[in-house]
Amino acid sequence: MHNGNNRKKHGSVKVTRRNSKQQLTLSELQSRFEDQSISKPGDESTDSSDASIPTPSTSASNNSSNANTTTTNTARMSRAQRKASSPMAPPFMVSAPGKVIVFGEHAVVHGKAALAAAISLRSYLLVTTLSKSQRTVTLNFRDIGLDHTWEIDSLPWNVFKHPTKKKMYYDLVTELDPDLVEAVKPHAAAVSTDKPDDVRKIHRSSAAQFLYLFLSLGSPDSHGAIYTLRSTIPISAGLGSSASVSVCLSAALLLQIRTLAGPHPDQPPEEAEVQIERINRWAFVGELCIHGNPSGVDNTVSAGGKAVLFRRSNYSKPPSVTPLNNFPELPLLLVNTRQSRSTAVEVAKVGRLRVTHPQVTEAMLDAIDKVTMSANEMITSEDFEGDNDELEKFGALFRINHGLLVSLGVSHPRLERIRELVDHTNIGWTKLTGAGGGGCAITLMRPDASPQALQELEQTLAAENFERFETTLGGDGVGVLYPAVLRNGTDEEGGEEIDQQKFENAVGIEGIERLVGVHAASNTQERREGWKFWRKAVNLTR
Ligand SMILES: Nc1ncnc2c1ncn2[C@@H]1O[C@H](COP(=O)(O)OP(=O)(O)OP(=O)(O)O)[C@@H](O)[C@H]1O
Ligand SMILES: C[C@@](O)(CCO)CC(=O)[O-]
Repeated sequence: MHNGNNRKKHGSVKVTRRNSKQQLTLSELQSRFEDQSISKPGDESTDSSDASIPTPSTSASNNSSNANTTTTNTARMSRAQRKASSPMAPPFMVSAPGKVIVFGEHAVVHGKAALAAAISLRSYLLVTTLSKSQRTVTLNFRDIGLDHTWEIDSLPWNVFKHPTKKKMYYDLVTELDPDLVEAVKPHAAAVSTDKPDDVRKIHRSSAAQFLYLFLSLGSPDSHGAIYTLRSTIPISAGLGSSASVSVCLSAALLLQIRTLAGPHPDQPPEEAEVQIERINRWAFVGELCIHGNPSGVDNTVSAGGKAVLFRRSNYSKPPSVTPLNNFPELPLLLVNTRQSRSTAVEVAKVGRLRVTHPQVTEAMLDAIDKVTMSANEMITSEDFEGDNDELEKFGALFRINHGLLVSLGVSHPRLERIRELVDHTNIGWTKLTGAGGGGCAITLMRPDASPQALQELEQTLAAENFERFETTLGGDGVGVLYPAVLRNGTDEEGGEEIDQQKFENAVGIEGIERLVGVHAASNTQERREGWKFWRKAVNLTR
């Protein structure tokens, strides 16, 4: 599955403690990062014209991402000359997980509860800031073949920074501004003009999402940068791929304008929570650009990690999010139909059903809410131990929730096929997860399921072109690797800089994970060398 070349040191840059290029030690860089809290009272602008910029690394300036539209403009030059040169920051990386919705998808869009958990599959965004003379931003979404460069000075800053439109980095934005959407449109339409319509449509919405966030959080003085994304989450499969991309973009842009503190290991959890909330708010805006009508559960789980009970009763207010710290380690089988679909389309189907059959639909959404709340009651009970009887009861909730989703019209024959195969072997209880219409199913496995039956099921699934995923539930949310250097050297040597080209070309989950420093540590958890995460307080009571 993986590209053996990624193992080779050949061509990679070794960062030593006194790298001639950076002239800063790793710990100096780290402490500068840790000092980057500018959440000071009275500091109310998303502008950060004095933000420090990363060094243009050799790999970045040579890279394929065609930063070839650089212009020189006198006004810009004089701005650059006026400013004392700020210390250079190196490339850095942010990462955010996908999720599974265990109960409550679709109902959650209509104010009901959902129970969801982060998974170990993640998106990774490498940010390489360019030198002052390179006045371009490049979006390189490698997995979907989108690679486009805009000139920063050609973007509609006048519309986004107009006093009646301008937003602060801490604002709660619950809907897109139609004027801002209009202003972004022609710039998003410029991408992938040579690609087929269906591909262009996806690229345009990714471009619109990026530009909306970049223009909201950046400023005309923002430094040029290349944003390169790779993900181990299957796209449009119900595992929150779009939310994890939104969280990465939001976190990267907020870090670049220096509005986030940490993350660092001894950061007070309350402070970490504020940073997560800030990232999550803008990630929701990114989701609005892709989905139209998201509940916010996906970006909330992706930003904060672990597992939560989520409900958004009033869209103009923040949702209620209850962390489930003792979420049980459920034996889950995660299977992808390989039938991709759009979340926006599936959500719209339920919206239409609500119009044509209001009472029936409301009753089904209420029933899903009751399923979710029953599941929540079970797993938060002091007495829950996950024994056979309890899992039997919990499993029945999977079955009921799936039945209701079928009735809402969001299943798919391929999902029904998985359920049929699992039911036939009697190894557990299955439901679709995420938006449905294809995508993934989760099966809660009976503890006494026969290993032989499971093996046979896996063979049948493979033969019918289903894909099985190994993942663990309840991991960390958004995290940062700053600088983008693997701590794989001795103290003297520092580590190995993550090479842009290798990152772009890494093959498969293994290839990407090896490159960003993920190591298998035990059956359930992996080690992420050098990565730091914002972590909320742990409430030890159930
Ligand atoms: N690896 C990726 N690279 C670039 N863009 C991505 C990537 N993964 C997801 N996206 C964006 O997210 C869109 C898919 O979002 P969609 O909501 O349909 O699926 P999902 O998030 O995987 O499913 P669900 O919302 O049910 O969890 C893609 O069309 C693309 O715009
Ligand atoms: C279908 C849905 O409930 C979950 C998608 O992962 C949509 C949403 O909550 O935004």
